[in-house]
Amino acid sequence: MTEPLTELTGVSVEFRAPGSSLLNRDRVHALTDVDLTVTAGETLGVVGESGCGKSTLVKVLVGLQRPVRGTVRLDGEDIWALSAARRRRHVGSRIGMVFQDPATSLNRRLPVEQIIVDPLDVQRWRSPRDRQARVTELMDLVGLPSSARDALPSQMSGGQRQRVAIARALALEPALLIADEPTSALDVSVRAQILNLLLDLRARLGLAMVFVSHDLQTVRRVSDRIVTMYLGRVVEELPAGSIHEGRHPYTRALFSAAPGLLHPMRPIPLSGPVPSAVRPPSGCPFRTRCWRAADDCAAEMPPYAADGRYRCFHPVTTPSDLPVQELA
Ligand SMILES: Nc1ncnc2c1ncn2[C@@H]1O[C@H](COP(=O)(O)OP(=O)(O)OP(=O)(O)O)[C@@H](O)[C@H]1O
Repeated sequence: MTEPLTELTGVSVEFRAPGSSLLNRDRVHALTDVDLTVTAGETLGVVGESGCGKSTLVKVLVGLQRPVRGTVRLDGEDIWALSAARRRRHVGSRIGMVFQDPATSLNRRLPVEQIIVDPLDVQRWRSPRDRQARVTELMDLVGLPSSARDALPSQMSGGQRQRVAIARALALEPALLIADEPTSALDVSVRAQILNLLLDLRARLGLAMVFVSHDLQTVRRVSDRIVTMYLGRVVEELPAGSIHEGRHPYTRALFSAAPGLLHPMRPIPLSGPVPSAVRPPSGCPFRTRCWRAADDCAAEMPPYAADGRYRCFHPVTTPSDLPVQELA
């Protein structure tokens, strides 16, 4: 088996809940017992409703958030066993990050050239002359004209700014690119261009990608594997081409609402709100909204099943397990 590029084992992240005090030590359970691997060259899609822990997961992957439990390995190395300086260097040289909104993720006082050269300067990559040549190469790679070198982000369009962010993320030739909602802050007219650029770069550079998005149709299109998250837990992991066969009821419900899928499903209505991450339900966190839930779901979080990467005691195995009829 290929050695994973990055591997999370039993990772949990908790935050102090808003309004908590010494007497009331409430915690937000942002991630609970997450196992995840990304191998070289593959694209992993991460989906789930707002607040399920996607951004926290990204912060854990890039070493910006320390888990309260569990390990985070990059190239087999436990990144939290490294000094802060070594962790930054190791993660910085292996993982590039593209954020949702280039208007806020780029330093607006710096010209494009400075923004792109910054990671190279920080890691003292080769000589200053080589760094300048690398900036030229990167701008070319992402389709920025050389005349943009001295421009400030505010003088550019959203799409051009995102190209700058992608160039910067690729500066150190990372093995993994993490894209957190990379097109959702952009005009609809340029979204496809930026997505196609990412896919083209992924193929040309042999990158692995973690692709986080609310846009389920796009996630399905770009990913090899998809993980479904619910209230801080990974509840299922499956090949992107099989999301219509998800075993976990939440995966089915989530994708049943997505338009334009190859296998259209009838929307599965879910009852009630997402519970609080401060007091998540015992056992399976989805049980309070799940039509398949039974008493055993409250007792413990189901382990991964024997016949697939899902955590559910009452999976969807036949059409009659769905609350609505499947479309023919
Ligand atoms: N710094 C923090 N302090 C307290 N709670 C936090 C903090 N950061 C995130 N949370 C909480 O942790 C949970 C997971 O948040 P996270 O931002 O990772 O979710 P998300 O899936 O990325 O949401 P969205 O899709 O809306 O960005 C949420 O309940 C959120 O309110």
